[in-house]
Amino acid sequence: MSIALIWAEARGGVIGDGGTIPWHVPEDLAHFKELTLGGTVVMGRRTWQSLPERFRPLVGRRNVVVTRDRDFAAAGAEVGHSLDEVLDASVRDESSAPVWVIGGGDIYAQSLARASRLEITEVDLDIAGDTRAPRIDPALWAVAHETDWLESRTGIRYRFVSHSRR
Ligand SMILES: CCc1nc(N)nc(N)c1OCCCOc1ncccc1N1CCC(C(F)(F)F)CC1
Repeated sequence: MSIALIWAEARGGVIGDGGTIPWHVPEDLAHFKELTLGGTVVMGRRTWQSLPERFRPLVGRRNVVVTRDRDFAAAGAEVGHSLDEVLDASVRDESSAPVWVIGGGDIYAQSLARASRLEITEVDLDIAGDTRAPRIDPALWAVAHETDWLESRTGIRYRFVSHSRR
C-alpha cells in the first residue's frame, strides 16, 4: 500500500492559520471525502484537534493520530508515537487503498520523502497563514493531472492537481 499526501493550499502554499483553514471551499471537502473514504487517514495531533467535533473521527476511514504525548487519547482513532512507525504499520496491511496523510504542516514535511502521490487542491486566494505545505521539487514530482480552474459556490476559484513521483 502506498503513501499519499492530500492538502488544500492557497497561494504561496498557505494551508492553515492559527489551527484553522482560512477559507471555505465545499467542493474541496467533497473531494477530500471522496478520495479518502475507505482508506486510512494519518494526521498530527493538532489536525485531529482542529477537526470539527461532528467530523471526529472521520467516518468510513481508519483514523490514526501521531503524537509524542504518551498519554494522548483520541476516541475513535488509533494513536501512534512516531510517524515512521505509523506509516510502516499502515502500509503493511494488505488493503490496496493508499494511506492518506492529511495534515498538518509538520506531518506533511516528515512524510513527503515516503510519499508516491500528492493530491493538492489549489485555492486562488492570497491569504495570510502561519502554516505552509512543503515545497514540491519539480525534479522529483510530475503533474499527473490537473483540472481547469473551477469556481466554488462560495465564489473562490480552485483546481485539483495530482502529482506522482517521477
Ligand atoms: C477538508 C480539508 C482538507 N482538504 C484537503 N484537500 N486535504 C486535507 N488534508 C484537508 O484537511 C482534512 C483535515 C482537516 O479537515 C477539516 N478541517 C477544518 C474544518 C473541516 C475539516 N473537514 C471537513 C470535511 C470532513 C470530511 F470528512 F467531510 F471530508 C473532514 C474534516
